Amino acid sequence: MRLTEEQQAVIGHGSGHARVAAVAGAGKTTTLVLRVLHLLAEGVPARRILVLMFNRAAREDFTAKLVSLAPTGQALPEVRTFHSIGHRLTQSLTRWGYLPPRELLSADWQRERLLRQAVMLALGGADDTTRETALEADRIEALGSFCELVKAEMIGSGEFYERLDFGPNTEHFVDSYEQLESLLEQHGRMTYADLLYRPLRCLQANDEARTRVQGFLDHVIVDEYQDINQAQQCLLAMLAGQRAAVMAVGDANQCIYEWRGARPDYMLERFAATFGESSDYPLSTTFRHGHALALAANHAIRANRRRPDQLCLAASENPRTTLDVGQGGGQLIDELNAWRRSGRGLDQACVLVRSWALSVSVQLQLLRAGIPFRLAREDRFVFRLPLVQALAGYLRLARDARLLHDPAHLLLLLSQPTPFVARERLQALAGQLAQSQTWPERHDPLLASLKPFQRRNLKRRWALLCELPKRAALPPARLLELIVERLDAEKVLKRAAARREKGEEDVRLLDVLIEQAEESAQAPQDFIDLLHRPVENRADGVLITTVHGAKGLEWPLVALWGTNEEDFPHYTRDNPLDDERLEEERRLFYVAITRARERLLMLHDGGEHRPSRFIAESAWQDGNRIAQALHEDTSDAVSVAAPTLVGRYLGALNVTLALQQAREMPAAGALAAYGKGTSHTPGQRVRHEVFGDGEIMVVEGDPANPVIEVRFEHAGRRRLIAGRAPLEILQGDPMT
Ligand SMILES: Nc1ncnc2c1ncn2[C@@H]1O[C@H](COP(=O)(O)OP(=O)(O)OP(=O)(O)O)[C@@H](O)[C@H]1O
Repeated sequence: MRLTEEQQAVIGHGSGHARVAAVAGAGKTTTLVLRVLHLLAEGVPARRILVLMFNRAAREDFTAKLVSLAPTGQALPEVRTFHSIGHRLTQSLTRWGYLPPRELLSADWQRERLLRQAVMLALGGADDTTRETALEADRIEALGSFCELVKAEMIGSGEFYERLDFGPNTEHFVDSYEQLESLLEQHGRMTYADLLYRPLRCLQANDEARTRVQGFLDHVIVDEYQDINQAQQCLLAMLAGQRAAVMAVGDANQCIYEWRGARPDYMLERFAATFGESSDYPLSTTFRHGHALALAANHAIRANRRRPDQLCLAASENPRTTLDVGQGGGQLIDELNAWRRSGRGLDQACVLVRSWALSVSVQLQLLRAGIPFRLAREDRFVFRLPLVQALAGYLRLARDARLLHDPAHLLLLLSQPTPFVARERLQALAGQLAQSQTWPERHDPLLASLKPFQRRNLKRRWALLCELPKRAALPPARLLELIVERLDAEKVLKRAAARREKGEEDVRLLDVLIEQAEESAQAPQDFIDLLHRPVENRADGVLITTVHGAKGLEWPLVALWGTNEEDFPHYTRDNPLDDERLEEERRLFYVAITRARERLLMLHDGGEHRPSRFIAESAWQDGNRIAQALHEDTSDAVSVAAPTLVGRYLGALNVTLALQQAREMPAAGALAAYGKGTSHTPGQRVRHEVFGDGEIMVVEGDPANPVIEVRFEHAGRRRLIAGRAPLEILQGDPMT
């Protein structure tokens, strides 16, 4: 392997601090391993070097490479994660008597129990309903992450609560945090976040303790710097002290944890604020994919204001990457089948989703097509989601009235979506209803303990359950709509979720299920069975994961699912995008597309959903055309939307290609205005953001908002709602 000049510069960096801006796939591990070996060869003792990695997988990867490249017998430095350092510091500070001993809460249920106790203490004087709402599983989970984040950000719980939008019914979070702190102290326990938080607070407050841990290092190398949180940053500064030179490596364009306090500008500003002067090094060449994708990535991130001025360049020996856009599950299935037919394994492919809710439709499509898959998180299997289990349960009841006599089945349906009633009470009610088949008398003790609104809700739900078997003839999609409407499910899910995003995700899950049920209209029973099919991860299956979960990984084939407006970028009418969130969504899209090596397929839903603006922003067709032109070494001019950007890219590669300005694409901000007030006639030439250029063949329906059929040069014939499609009318010659 021949190192690039940029890599060599990093490896041979002299004295002082350094920042390395590395694009995705820049061979960071190789470069940093060689940097460590260079330091060792220069005589720096191994014990005076520390390498800090983001997580355990990255640490193992780094260690394996270090061992494989080091001369035999060479003593090697420690490669640690932040948490393992925190763990060790905690042990030392405890041994030296600066920290009282505490035991780590290792099991989730232990932590959950303490959280529940903390809530009960914080809401001592509150009414039953408030307490029961606060004790809902989702809200306890949200409180748990709130408490961990307060410690990760090293700020007061009140200030942190003000900073983020935790939604309604979370006002007890700040008090519950304080109660949890007291409980942890009383019981001599600590949480995962305490592994960093406790030693840091101790070292900040105690000069003597600090002098005992500082001064042992000359070099600290830290990876994924763009996403480290405040506690990790403090730890880094503490370990480096006045003496060690810090080399921070990262990519501000891949900063995807803004919601928990990371910021793209930290890569530059926070480093300078903490460590002062430093040398800056770019690692701009990617060894992952071809020019088409490198260009698409550069285009995709271009609209962000907060980004480094750095292009991602593809190395000439990289695989050629092809980019494509498609619509719907059929195309995903076709792609995966074609991949298999070409002799490739599904374990070399990945389906990426912006959020887990979007994976539900992929799972159902793959199940139906018999394509094996595995999930990065097994609890996200569609049939394991409590809401899906319950909805499938409602459908089954419609087909089988005997289930009205089954207490376990009734309990499932009474508890999802949540009626905000404690489980023990629901259990008692389900048992009684299964036997009596009638709603209890007014003064029944079972009802006496319920609030009037809880009583009303549950009575309405029981009426729905009794009605369902009479509606057996309705297709599943209609049944689901009926259930959702009667239970006011959207409102309940939004209210029950402790984070706004979680509520929106659950509502999206409802939509996705109804859409899927609609698609199975021909075989309704199959749809119901599908939701019940026991599925397990298949090692040979295609991986489904979120973009966040794909950080640092790559696959030969990547299909990005759900590339629709509102899904990716994610927003809703109640939760519109501001500039900062749009930029974070764009970075997430950048991370998503740069996971592919050979092929990237961006899939959107079509129909009501508009394709994501990010597809157009990536100018993927330009990328394909330029890559093709470079491959063929053509002298013909290539027309592109952004000749300056493409010209810079080619200049950096030292190649020349004639470029010409394509007609300007409509700006993303103009999306809402598409098609409005425009008249459409057959023969007109149009440009679609996703499908490219084409000709209108048919215009029909409401003249104010017609349906048009367009023959696209590359995407074939498509029917579109003119008012909704991201379409621009072109002037000039008809297509030939
Ligand atoms: N100068 C080079 N020439 C050719 N291939 C290289 C070069 N540097 C790195 N690579 C290759 O690039 C691939 C990725 O490198 P490596 O594993 O070091 O990076 P990484 O840390 O996993 O990637 P990333 O930069 O995304 O974090 C490896 O196959 C590596 O051999």
